[in-house]
Amino acid sequence: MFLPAQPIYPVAGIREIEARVMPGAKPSLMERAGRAAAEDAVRLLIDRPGPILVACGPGNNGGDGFVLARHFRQAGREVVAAYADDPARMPPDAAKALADFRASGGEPVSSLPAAPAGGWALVVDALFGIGLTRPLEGRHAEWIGALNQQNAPRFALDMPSGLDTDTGRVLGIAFRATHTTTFIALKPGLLTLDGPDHAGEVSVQRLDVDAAGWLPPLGHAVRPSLFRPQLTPRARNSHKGSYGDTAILGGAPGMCGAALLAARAALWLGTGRVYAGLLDPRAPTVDVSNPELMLRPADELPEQVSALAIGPGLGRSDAAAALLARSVCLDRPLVLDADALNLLAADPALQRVLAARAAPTLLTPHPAEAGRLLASDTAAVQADRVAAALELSARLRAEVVLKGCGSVIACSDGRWYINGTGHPGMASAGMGDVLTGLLVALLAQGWPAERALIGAVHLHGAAADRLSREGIGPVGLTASEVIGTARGLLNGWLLEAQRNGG
Ligand SMILES: NC(=O)C1=CN([C@@H]2O[C@H](COP(=O)(O)OP(=O)(O)OC[C@H]3O[C@@H](n4cnc5c(N)ncnc54)[C@H](OP(=O)(O)O)[C@@H]3O)[C@@H](O)[C@H]2O)[C@@H](O)CC1
Ligand SMILES: [K+]
Repeated sequence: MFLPAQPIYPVAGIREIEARVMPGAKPSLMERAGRAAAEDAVRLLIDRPGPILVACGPGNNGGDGFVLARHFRQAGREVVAAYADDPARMPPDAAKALADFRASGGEPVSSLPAAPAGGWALVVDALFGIGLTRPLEGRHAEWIGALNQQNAPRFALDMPSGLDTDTGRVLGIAFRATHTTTFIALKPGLLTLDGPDHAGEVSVQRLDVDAAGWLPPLGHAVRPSLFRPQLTPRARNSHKGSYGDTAILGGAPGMCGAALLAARAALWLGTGRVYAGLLDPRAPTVDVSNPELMLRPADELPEQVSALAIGPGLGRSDAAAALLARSVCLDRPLVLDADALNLLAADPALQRVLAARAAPTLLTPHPAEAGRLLASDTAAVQADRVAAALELSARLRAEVVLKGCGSVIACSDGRWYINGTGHPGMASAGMGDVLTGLLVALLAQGWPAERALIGAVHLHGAAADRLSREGIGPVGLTASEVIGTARGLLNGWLLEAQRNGG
């Protein structure tokens, strides 16, 4: 159950690893890649008779396609390989793969054929992999447009063509795969921004390459094993003080719900005592559905809490700014969300104070908030989400989650993670407030900052995923509903950890 987190490498890392494979090693990496992809593809071909279409491009990705095509030919399948680039410019391994395909009796066609009467059994994209350097246009773009129209499983080799390997941006147009087999290791572009919509189900074929042994990865795909050390049973001899006090600060007029959602999430995730400090002078003094919460005016909170979160429904008033300035000076783990991030973006002096804090700081921006903090904009952040999160983390000496499809977690020591749980049903009001509450709950219970951030982000998405499997979402999923399911999942992981050795 607690599988190790998978490494992620950008193109430069993959190239470095590739360069360490012994020259002349047999079988070649391309042979291994084409064969491994063919093995994955067999699963997609169960009960699907008919020909396989393999679209091959100008580089080594195309070579992988010819190896796969050859394997299927040799297995007796009808294969149509389409290839219209200049063979004289093919890299040597790919040229050999083409020659071997021909030697097996195959001959590529130079235009993309129309689908046969019964449709293709499988459509394989071997046009471009990690060597894509610019937006696709002309014939390549037309081919991808046509491949995307095919009513068959669509299988990408290494990367869906047109998807930028490092960022997940679509360069012009991109293949929409139902399945992707990627080689050696995961790449960021498969996991964030437009990656998940284009890669479909991703399988990693390591090709007998010990990537992490050769190049220790800075990036990982999130798995519960990353926070497994925190999944320890509670001591029987404990009391509510053992599980921390937390305060959520926010709740400006008209925005109390945001602070209450965060506070409820903190309570339901096991914090000993939860205070909500509300700026609205007419805020309720009790949350009738969660009377365990202690609601106070924002400036009347105990300062000696175990962890603090500021931002849900905070607004940008002078009172909000003063509250933020005070919170930043407290020597406690501190989560900044929503308008706390916007106020911080507008205050360079406060940024300097924040960066000098001794206690951990955790930031939970969405791309627009991250853009403001970096004095750039949403588009610049989305153009390279990993780089933006890392820059923010380094500048403010904070652990950062850049929210969105494939949330990126960046740590101040340069390591980063991409989370794979969650779905578009989470694009709804209050979802971020709940994440803040889950996060501050884990901090209050003593989780170190990095694990708390990874754990909260993963849990948040996993709870939404579970609800959506039960028909609660994606459409109409509410933030409140995520809270109870997150509690159930965390308790499930705790039990699982105990069953697997305490
Ligand atoms: N790394 C490994 O360990 C392994 C790698 N393997 C495989 O090799 C793949 C990488 O191969 P690769 O380097 O040849 O790059 P690839 O993606 O085929 O494309 C390069 C070609 O595309 C061209 N080109 C680029 N952009 C373009 C555009 N927009 N429009 C038009 N053309 C464009 C570019 O031309 P140029 O930029 O020079 O004009 C060049 O000709 C990798 O993804 C994996 O599948 C496996 O075999 C084994 C393990
Ligand atoms: K491809």
